[in-house]
Amino acid sequence: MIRVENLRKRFPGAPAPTLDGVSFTLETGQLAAVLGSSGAGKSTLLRCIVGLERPDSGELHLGGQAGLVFQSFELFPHLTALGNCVLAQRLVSGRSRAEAEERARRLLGDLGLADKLDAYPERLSGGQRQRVAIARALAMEPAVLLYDEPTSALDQSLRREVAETLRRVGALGMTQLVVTHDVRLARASDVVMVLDQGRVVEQGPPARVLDAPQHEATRRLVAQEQG
Ligand SMILES: Nc1ncnc2c1ncn2[C@@H]1O[C@H](COP(=O)(O)OP(=O)(O)OP(=O)(O)O)[C@@H](O)[C@H]1O
Repeated sequence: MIRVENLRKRFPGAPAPTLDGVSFTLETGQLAAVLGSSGAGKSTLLRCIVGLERPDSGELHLGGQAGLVFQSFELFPHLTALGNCVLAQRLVSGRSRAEAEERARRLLGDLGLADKLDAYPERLSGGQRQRVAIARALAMEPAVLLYDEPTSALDQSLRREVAETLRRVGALGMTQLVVTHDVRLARASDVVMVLDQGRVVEQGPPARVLDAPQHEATRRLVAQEQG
């Protein structure tokens, strides 16, 4: 379980806070989507959770580190799928090669890449590269996995695959928070949060939030999806 309490962040010189008292709780294994218009504070929220940004106040109860899957995946081109998943474990966690490889093989297999262990990134599809990046993040055993716009680097046909991948990762017991503009991805989540001007203005199951929005910000996002 992760708990975020009353996070506040105001950048120097900014006319208003970017995070204005954000609180929420995610149960272990839950997949949460954060929606919100541009500038709502979504990336800042992720950056605070992962420790790239320091909140002015508030509390984070993660029970471990947060892992971040970058939009552009950031795989090393000269390493295979397996090599990409082994390197950080060796460098950061100090695992033996055998242990790191064993874990990497298992996670890549869990994500449907058992036959791609020796493939270099240039030989993988966008969706496969993303799954390697996710396996690499999972290998570090984060308490929560965060994604910043995971569908925006992928073309339309691969976007559906992302929801499927995130569901798989959730089934492994990983808690996940995904920032997205993609309302369809939000529909595949367990819970949707809508951020507006640094506040969570709406939160609940996707069907409730997206089909019966109670806040103007949500209505705008849903209308954009349909338009
Ligand atoms: N390092 C910074 N210094 C000053 N202002 C910042 C900084 N980072 C973000 N902001 C401001 O905070 C606000 C929210 O930014 P943030 O990137 O969190 O929004 P977002 O919801 O992720 O938007 P988008 O969907 O466009 O990525 C913006 O007005 C932005 O200009």
